[in-house]
Amino acid sequence: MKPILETEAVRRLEDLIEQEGTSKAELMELAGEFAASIVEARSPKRVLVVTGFGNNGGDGWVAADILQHKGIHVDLVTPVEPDEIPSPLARHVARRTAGRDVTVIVGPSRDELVALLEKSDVVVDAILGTGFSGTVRAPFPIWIRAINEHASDVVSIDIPSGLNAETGKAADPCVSADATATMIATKIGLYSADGPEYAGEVVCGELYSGLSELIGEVDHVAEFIEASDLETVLKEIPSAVNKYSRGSVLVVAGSSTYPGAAMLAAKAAARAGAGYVSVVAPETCANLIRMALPTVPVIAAPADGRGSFGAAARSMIVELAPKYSCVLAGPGITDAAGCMQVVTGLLETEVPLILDADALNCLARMTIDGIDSMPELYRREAPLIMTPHHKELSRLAGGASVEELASAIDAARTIVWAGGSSNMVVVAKGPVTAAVGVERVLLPPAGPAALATAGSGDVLAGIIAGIVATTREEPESWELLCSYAVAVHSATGIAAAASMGPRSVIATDLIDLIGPAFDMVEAGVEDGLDVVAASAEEEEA
Ligand SMILES: NC(=O)C1=CN([C@@H]2O[C@H](COP(=O)(O)OP(=O)(O)OC[C@H]3O[C@@H](n4cnc5c(N)ncnc54)[C@H](OP(=O)(O)O)[C@@H]3O)[C@@H](O)[C@H]2O)[C@@H](O)CC1
Ligand SMILES: Nc1ncnc2c1ncn2[C@@H]1O[C@H](COP(=O)(O)OP(=O)(O)O)[C@@H](O)[C@H]1O
Ligand SMILES: [K+]
Repeated sequence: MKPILETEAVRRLEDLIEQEGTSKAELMELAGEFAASIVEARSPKRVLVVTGFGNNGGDGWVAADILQHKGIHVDLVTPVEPDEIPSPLARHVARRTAGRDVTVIVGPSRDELVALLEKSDVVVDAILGTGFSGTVRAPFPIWIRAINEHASDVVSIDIPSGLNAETGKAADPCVSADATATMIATKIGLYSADGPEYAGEVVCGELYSGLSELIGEVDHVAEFIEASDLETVLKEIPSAVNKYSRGSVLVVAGSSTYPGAAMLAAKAAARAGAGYVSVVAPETCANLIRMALPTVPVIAAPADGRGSFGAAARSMIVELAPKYSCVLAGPGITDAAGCMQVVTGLLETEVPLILDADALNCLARMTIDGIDSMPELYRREAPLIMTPHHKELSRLAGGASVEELASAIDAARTIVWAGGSSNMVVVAKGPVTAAVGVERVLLPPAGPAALATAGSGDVLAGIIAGIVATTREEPESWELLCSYAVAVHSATGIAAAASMGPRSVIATDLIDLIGPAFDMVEAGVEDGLDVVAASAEEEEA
């Protein structure tokens, strides 16, 4: 796992490194060296380094010097003469570099800058780093716009200039990088909000060899999961199982308005490994679901006048629940009064529970005065997984603003901390999804935007249920188990985009790719596409 830090934690880490004997000046040399290595790997003949006033610029000055030494022609643009740079560390390296072979251009006009940008194979963006906040001040807006319009290949140092390292929100303008060479640890802003769009490929230079010993001493906002972390999460299904003991799921889903959600979730749970999946749905839509899913028994529950669960559904569902390895409730149920009854009833059971979609909206309505107003929720000890998207999460967190990954993590944390149980996970869904538990926050590999399609969340809920059902023993970490499911869902998106085209994916495509997606996760999500391509070739042959 790779830790992701907030700026404050990075600063603290730099202090700790300094206490261990590596000064900030040395760190700047190492940062410049790392940035130079990333640029050199792109084989440029001519490089332009664009620097600002602070230490981010200092990294750029060091990189410029190293690249010039390697025989690459380097031009460097600075807003002021080296002697006038306010940051002492940056001023020192700028004076040194200016005395050597790098061509230094002080405060160029826009046209001069454009001419330099057009001559260069790689542009290094060292204007603003983690010290940036607010709106971009002169002269940098003109510089950044020129870079975005005229540079062919941009490597940003630490963070694209104009991107907020904490929130991932891009200022107007913000450098749009092809790659970001980030220092010491990845910053949350690179994964949140606009971050992924502006940062390009993110590579992290640890700079300090003893980092692994120190990193535990600062708070991690999250940890990025690598393929190897997922290797041992799932056990093989033993041969001596029957369809029930292999793992069973009760899907509490559907309404006359949304019968499809039940179908998607149930089929996904079965494809994700459950041996036996049943659906319990309002009687008004049960037949429809039955016809669509021949392998799934559909139990009809009492309905209200609008085709949602009625008041009498609660006792029936609560009685059924303990017969299954886990229960998934919510897809398409609506937030009618009968559904709220069903959700509170299920919270009182001991069965592992996954609450999705409208089950979460029911919860939000019941916990409007905060999670403490719902004792069933915070007293519950059995496993509880909630899978809200940002809007649902905002409602659950009492209207807190949830717009991007960073605020989603904050909101999800308030919920799991109020609950306090290590069995509780909030899977905060978004372009990057976070599995948030009491102790840690995991970021599984994200899927493509093709996943942003109606019903995609129902498929994820089904995958989680299928995986929970087939995990017979208490998992070592519920966050990691959920992360596995998210990784599989992401892989279905990659595979579906490859076969249907990224614009054309619909949620039903994802379900039939769950099997190959498990293989992709096992093989490492990064090279997963090869696995799918290989199996497609086999089929053709
Ligand atoms: N510390 C270390 O050990 C290491 C640090 N490292 C590197 O240092 C970077 C952090 O450096 P930093 O803290 O100097 O901040 P940085 O991003 O250069 O910006 C500050 C300058 O920008 C200015 N500025 C601010 N807002 C602005 C705005 N809206 N519009 C315009 N200007 C604005 C601000 O001006 P001021 O607000 O002071 O007037 C100040 O002059 C970090 O990202 C990494 O690359 C690595 O070398 C590893 C070791
Ligand atoms: N831009 C995106 N990139 C990658 N994944 C995304 C993106 N937008 C949404 N997703 C994923 O798609 C799924 C959408 O879920 P949700 O909004 O609940 O859909 P629905 O309610 O229609 O089933 C989530 O798993 C989410 O993480
Ligand atoms: K930068």
